[in-house]
Amino acid sequence: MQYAANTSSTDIKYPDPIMPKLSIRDLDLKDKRVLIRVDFNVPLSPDGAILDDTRIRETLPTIEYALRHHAKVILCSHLGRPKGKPVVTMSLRPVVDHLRGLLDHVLDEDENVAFAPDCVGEVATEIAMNLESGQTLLLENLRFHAEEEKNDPAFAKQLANLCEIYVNDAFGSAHRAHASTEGITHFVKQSAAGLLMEKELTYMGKALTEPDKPFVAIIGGAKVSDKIGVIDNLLEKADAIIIGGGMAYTFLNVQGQSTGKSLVEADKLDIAKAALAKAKEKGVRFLLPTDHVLADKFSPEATTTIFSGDGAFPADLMALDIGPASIKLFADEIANARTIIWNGPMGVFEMPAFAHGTNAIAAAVAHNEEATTIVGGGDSVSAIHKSGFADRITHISTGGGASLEYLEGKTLPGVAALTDK
Ligand SMILES: Nc1ncnc2c1ncn2[C@@H]1O[C@H](COP(=O)(O)OP(=O)(O)O)[C@@H](O)[C@H]1O
Ligand SMILES: O=C(OP(=O)(O)O)[C@H](O)COP(=O)(O)O
Ligand SMILES: [Mg+2]
Repeated sequence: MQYAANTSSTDIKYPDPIMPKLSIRDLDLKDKRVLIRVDFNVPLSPDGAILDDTRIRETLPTIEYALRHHAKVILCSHLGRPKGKPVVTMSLRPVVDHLRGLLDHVLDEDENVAFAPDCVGEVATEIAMNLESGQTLLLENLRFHAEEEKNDPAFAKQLANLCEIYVNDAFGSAHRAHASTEGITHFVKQSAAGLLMEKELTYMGKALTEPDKPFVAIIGGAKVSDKIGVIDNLLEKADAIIIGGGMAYTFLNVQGQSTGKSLVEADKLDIAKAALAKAKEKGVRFLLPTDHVLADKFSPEATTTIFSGDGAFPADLMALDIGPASIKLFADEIANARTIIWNGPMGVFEMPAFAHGTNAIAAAVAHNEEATTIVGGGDSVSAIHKSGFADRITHISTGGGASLEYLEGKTLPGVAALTDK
């Protein structure tokens, strides 16, 4: 196996990491089986095509680093939320060819990336044990086993048995205490951070320790129950919080507005109510959409209407994007900010009929040239690329929920579990 001496991404000089954890750079990888937990949870189209490969590309420096240091590389990841059972549309198999293409400059012409159709068990073990130095194996979706999210020790041990060294490069999943991010570290001798993990933590840490003010957080997307709790903590730091996307309707419900068939987390109404009260008490501007693009179905062919005001939405319609008055309201706040963090699209941007709000907010963030701007999250990153404004964002992060929790000052379990230096 020959590697060119001057290939791109591993030559990137990352700043010294701010954390006292072992780095992949501290380890002797030669001839070792190195299991790298990556976050290849990439957005897929309904026919299985990769819509945005940022999360894969961002992991290349770590993979290439390991290959150049003659490791036997084993990659593992989750994709989507298959709830502990194999789901064909959530297989990582389509990622193999894509990854092979991205690694073209470091692999021999006839060299393939191997794939194990189950992340544990006989087949995975056999392929892993027969890897040669410089070869790469990708394991099937970890979440096809319920034990992964339960952080089951026996499952974590099975994963650990595949390797001699464990590296976590999955910043996007570092807020999860799962078998592949936390449990495994109890069964391996050395657990180290990958280069992407280091880069994300270093960047976020520096940018957000003492953010220039006004500090504006924009929260949207669909993982309402996961992320609504973060707002409580953000209210301690932010000067304004902008809520859009699927996150907005739980709040509008609390304010007494019926929102038809829009996404509402009925068991999170109390949290939303408390956040609204805290914002008022602290004088934090809390912006909710004032108008909406309503649809008769969750479909690109839906019939749409703009709805404004605080009256009840027609009961059979759902809000899938923010409307023009909300865009103006949000853009004015964004224009005054000096630090902006954005996680979660403003609407169902994957469908052109509902992408306008997200694109307009992307434009507003991009045009604030005086602000430090951070956009994070698998889908938000896809959206910012689609909008055409990605190159005007200060930092694009592979983590959504992870960056919000890191920003809150929470210890990320996937980082805490790594070996101290
Ligand atoms: N009003 C809405 N109703 C339903 N889903 C929405 C709405 N607005 C945005 N979404 C969806 O939110 C998803 C992204 O949410 P999330 O995973 O939390 O963001 P990220 O990946 O950036 O962290 C997108 O697939 C988008 O279609
Ligand atoms: O996509 C992810 O997070 P994000 O949607 O907050 O960016 C991560 O892969 C974590 O996935 P999870 O929220 O199903 O644990
Ligand atoms: Mg997402």
